[in-house]
Amino acid sequence: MADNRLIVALDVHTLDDVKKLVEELGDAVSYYKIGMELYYSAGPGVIDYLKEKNKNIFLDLKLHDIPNTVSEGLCSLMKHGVSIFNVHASGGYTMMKTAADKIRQEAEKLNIEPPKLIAVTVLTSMNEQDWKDMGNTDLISDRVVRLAKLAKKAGMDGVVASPQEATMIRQACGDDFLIVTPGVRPAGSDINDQSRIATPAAALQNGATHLVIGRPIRAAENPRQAALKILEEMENAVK
Ligand SMILES: O=c1ccn([C@@H]2O[C@H](COP(=O)(O)O)[C@@H](O)[C@H]2O)c(=O)[nH]1
Repeated sequence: MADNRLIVALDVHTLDDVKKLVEELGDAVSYYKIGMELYYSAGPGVIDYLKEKNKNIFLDLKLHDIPNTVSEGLCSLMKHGVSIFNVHASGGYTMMKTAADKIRQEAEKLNIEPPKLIAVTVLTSMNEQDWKDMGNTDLISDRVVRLAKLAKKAGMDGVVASPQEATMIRQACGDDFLIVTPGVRPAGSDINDQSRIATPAAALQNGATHLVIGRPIRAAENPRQAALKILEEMENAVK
């Protein structure tokens, strides 16, 4: 029933809230994302809980600092045993390359499989006006593809981007590259603070490997039903 391409964002503040949602979603969901609000308040205990439940984990802390700090930070996080973690691509090539090299060396030392390391391109909440206001003169989509290519060259396993850019990233970076897309909204659901959105079916058709979905499931009257409906749309999209 579950589909590892669907990652549910656990944007809550306590382990009790996590347990409630994970119990409610049951066998419908096999992959969860832990973000800043949860990790900063509940800590690594949440990872242990999800692992006990045999769930896969994307640790979405979006590290952004100098190369040494990011790579050492990732080495600390790697020990918790998550499947995916990430940095900001705007930290630059040297930061990404140092991080990718360091975690592979460290994983070898620890004799473990390194988590997939992916890079956030341009946040899906950002629209062209926000982008221009920051002094940028290119289009968001051009920057996303540029950062995705740079991430690939630096040894990243994939990127976080909007589902609207997935087709271009797939063309530029090839088949063996993760494209993890937040900003996914089933038709008719609230957009919230997202800008560059697409439906679950469109995200997959554009080449996304994983869909990160939070509020359309968490805020639904019946989260399990909402997840099952999304899973059905995903299944039909690939036929
Ligand atoms: O560009 C990005 C990067 C990360 N996110 C995260 O994904 C989820 C989306 O949640 P929704 O409730 O489905 O909007 C959230 O945890 C963000 O931190 C993103 O949205 N965009």
